[in-house]
Amino acid sequence: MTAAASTTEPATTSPADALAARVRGLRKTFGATVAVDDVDLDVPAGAVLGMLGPNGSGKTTLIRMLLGLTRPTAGTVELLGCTGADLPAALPDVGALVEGPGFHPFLSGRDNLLRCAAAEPRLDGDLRRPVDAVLERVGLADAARRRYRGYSLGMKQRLGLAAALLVPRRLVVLDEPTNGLDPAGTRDVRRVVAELREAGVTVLLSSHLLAEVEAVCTHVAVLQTGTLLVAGDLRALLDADAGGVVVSTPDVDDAILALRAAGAPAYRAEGGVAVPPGPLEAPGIVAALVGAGVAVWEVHRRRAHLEELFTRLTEEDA
Ligand SMILES: Nc1ncnc2c1ncn2[C@@H]1O[C@H](COP(=O)(O)OP(=O)(O)OP(=O)(O)O)[C@@H](O)[C@H]1O
Repeated sequence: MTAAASTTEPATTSPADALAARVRGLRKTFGATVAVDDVDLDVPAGAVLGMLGPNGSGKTTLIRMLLGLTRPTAGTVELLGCTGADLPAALPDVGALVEGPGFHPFLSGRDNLLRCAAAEPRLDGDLRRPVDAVLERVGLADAARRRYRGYSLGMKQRLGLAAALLVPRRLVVLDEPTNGLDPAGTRDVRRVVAELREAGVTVLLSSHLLAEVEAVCTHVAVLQTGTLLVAGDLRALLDADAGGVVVSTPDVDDAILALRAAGAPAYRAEGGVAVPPGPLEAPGIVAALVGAGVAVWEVHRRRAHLEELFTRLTEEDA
């Protein structure tokens, strides 16, 4: 997949402190099911915001309301400064990959994209150039002339991504973009998101791949049964969750026993034994371990990971 510079440029540059999207009091019910419950969310311009949440937590419904594909039961949506009846005016600047009416099964991927290109108000003249460039960019050039009907799930995802990136956008919304993609496809999506971020394009993506979100996102929002549990700058959230130390040792069980005997609530963690902030600082921890005859290979400050934060947030709330 090669980068096509012309398709990474944002159509308009937003002031640094502007919001690409803003929702207030957003709610959606389907009969007795509350899919999204009174959500307030800001998506800063230039952010890459990862929307996380267990199955059925309301991510897709929120995204569909943001894009005007589903009408909210209550609340307001502002997209690139447009709201209410003006919302459609923002849509040419918004690229989206969402589940929905698919592509024409009997046309090739390329012909499907040519139809999309014909409907783009900002494209005219020879549509084959932007279509071929974006097919290359999403790694679909080789399969471009095959019928959509025969595409694998991953190829369909790549074509959806291509449609979202067909023209320069200010906001790109991707609902589970790596769904069905192989590891190479996942890396391609990561690269496309990084290109968009470098070009100043705001990206909102939903995903279950926490490591991917941690790698590419600047911000996160965590939903649980329709409620927004937390939203904000990813690094700040992780820093606030960090603390304590991790001890690398071959004697994990003995280390846990020794630390607990010394009053520190130690537990098994990746890389050894984690000791949360508490009565013992690093020197006390090392002294307790050495005193108990436990080998200490390394002691370092514990850095929080999104997976840990997500698990704790969603399990605490469940
Ligand atoms: N059209 C619909 N009719 C009835 N219920 C719906 C509809 N769309 C969504 N729901 C319900 O709303 C809730 C939120 O669903 P949604 O698809 O937004 O969650 P999600 O977080 O995107 O889930 P997943 O991670 O599984 O894709 C679920 O309980 C779902 O069953």
